[in-house]
Amino acid sequence: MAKYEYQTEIGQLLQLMTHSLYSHREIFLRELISNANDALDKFKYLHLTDEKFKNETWDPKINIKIDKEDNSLAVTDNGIGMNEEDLIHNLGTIAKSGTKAFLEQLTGDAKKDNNLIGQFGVGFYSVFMVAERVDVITKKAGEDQAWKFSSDGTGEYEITPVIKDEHGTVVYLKLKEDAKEFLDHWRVKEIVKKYSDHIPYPIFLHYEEEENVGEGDKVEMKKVKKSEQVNEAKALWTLPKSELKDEDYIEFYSTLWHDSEEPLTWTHNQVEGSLEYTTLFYIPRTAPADIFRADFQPGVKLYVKRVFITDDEKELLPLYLRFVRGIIDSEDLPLNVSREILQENRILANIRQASVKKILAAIKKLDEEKFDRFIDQYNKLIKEGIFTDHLNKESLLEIVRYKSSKVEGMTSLDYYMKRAGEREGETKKEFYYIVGEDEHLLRNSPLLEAYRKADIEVLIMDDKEIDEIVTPAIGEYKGWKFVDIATVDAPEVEDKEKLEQYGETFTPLVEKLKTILGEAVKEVRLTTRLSESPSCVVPDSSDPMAQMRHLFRQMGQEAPEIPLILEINPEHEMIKKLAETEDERILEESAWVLLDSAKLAEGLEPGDKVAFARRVADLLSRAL
Ligand SMILES: Nc1ncnc2c1ncn2[C@@H]1O[C@H](COP(=O)(O)OP(=O)(O)OP(=O)(O)O)[C@@H](O)[C@H]1O
Repeated sequence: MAKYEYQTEIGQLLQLMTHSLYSHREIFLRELISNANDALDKFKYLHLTDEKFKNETWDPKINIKIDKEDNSLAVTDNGIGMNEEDLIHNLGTIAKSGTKAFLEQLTGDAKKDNNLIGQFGVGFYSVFMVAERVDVITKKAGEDQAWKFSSDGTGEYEITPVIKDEHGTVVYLKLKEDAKEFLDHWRVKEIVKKYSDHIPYPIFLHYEEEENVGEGDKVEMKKVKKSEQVNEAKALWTLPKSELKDEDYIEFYSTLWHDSEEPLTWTHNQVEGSLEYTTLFYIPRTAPADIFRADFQPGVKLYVKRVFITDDEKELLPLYLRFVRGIIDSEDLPLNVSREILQENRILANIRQASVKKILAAIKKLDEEKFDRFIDQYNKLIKEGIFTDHLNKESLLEIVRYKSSKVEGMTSLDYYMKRAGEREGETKKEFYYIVGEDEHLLRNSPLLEAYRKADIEVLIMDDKEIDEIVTPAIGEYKGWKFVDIATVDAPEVEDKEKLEQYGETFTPLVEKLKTILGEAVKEVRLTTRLSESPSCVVPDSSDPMAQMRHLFRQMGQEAPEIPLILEINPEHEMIKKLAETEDERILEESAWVLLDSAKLAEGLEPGDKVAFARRVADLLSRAL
């Protein structure tokens, strides 16, 4: 016998499992059945492709045995099984990104963490919600030695060599005092039906029931052994759509992807013709927690003629759709398809292309509440798609949503166009946008003032990291161009005549500011685009580096600083007074304050923060 310690993080997880109250602890059975299903899938593949196993008579099934006297429940499969190393790796350490992400989100607040358990489904460890001890007796297909893994859910577990005839796994649970409901065969049957009716293997329930046996005077109560198959055992995706109800789809989803929330939507397609395949895709209500981790777990399972091939291929769908859960079952691929073949396979490429179209169509069909939820969870990924999936760019641009200076919440590009079209006068076919990190700063940016004045809508893009790269790369949507308002003059609102008039009075001030600020600015000029602010800074769009910045970002490099142009508002009190002042000191301090406060309003850092604060204090005390 060998004793092992659980990886520290698992200790934390077990602690949570054993000591909190669970509203949905029945999911432990769903998790065990799901694991048994996967183990059967894996062996089925070997049985069909590997000479060693081809001749074995194999009758795949899952057995659930209730033993009231022993206070135990056992879930058995004759699948692939595990050896000692697998046990340590699979049950003693955390390898899965999903579980890692789960642990990262734990708060220590029992109530919140409980909800998380429901959302994630933490696999095997969920047994400790109902069991005081767990034995996993298992033998790997093709090996001679069987093993027993035992744990009471505290810091340690044991692994012992044992004897077992058939390959596969028995998970034996000694139930806790308060978990006796799972000895009731009605209850167990109900749970299996609820979650696992449509997994492709038969699930048998074995239990004892007291029955009247005999006749007349000799009738007596006796315990009778009963066995019955409790699920349909037909792979859901192979059934005709007309036979399936919403509940069937939801039940199947919750077992295979361990999600207690109902999916937002699904799309089931049975394709016949030159290529034959079935796809079933789900969009989870909540984005999988590992979605932005490099080691995310893909959510699509590939089958060939109902035989499971892999659930570890990240590119069955384009990467930006990595939140989609589902099944692709092809009639045309060979069973022994290797990873390399998968990646270059023409059949799969065709399926993939058609699948993306189906998924995007399903998204567009969501009702308002669900669509809002979709955007809340996945807008970023849709933007990723706009950048990477040129074939479907138009469709993705229909889906993507942005904040806007004109409307509450989010807007589609189509609505932006509609509103712009309704405005008086001629409208250029342009989407104006402003990019930055902070919505509040963006909404109050001096750059927006001119557009507000001219009643032009500006999209507020506060997902800087991604918007800054993706938006300039879009090019056009339905003939409309994207224009970053920080890189253009605001021609519609720049009043040339007025500017000329102001020129006479303010040119000396502009010259003085230039001299004071020197290298810190590329230029100082007058503008009529502002209304409330005295100044703003804009990048010099004629500078070739300004164009290059996006490229730098796309390559993941820090973009070089581009010189800024300081624009001043001749209609603002401060500028008017500065044009008249003779006081060199005030002029000097004001020049820097105009530049630094304009930078702040754009979310940039002033050159010298201490000096900035001192200058502001100095100017204020003179004004008092
Ligand atoms: N009945 C079983 N037969 C063979 N291997 C199993 C069995 N149960 C569990 N395992 C192994 O243990 C691993 C961990 O199981 P666990 O339920 O914790 O997570 P999972 O099923 O991989 O992930 P998830 O629950 O997120 O789908 C499985 O991936 C599998 O390799």
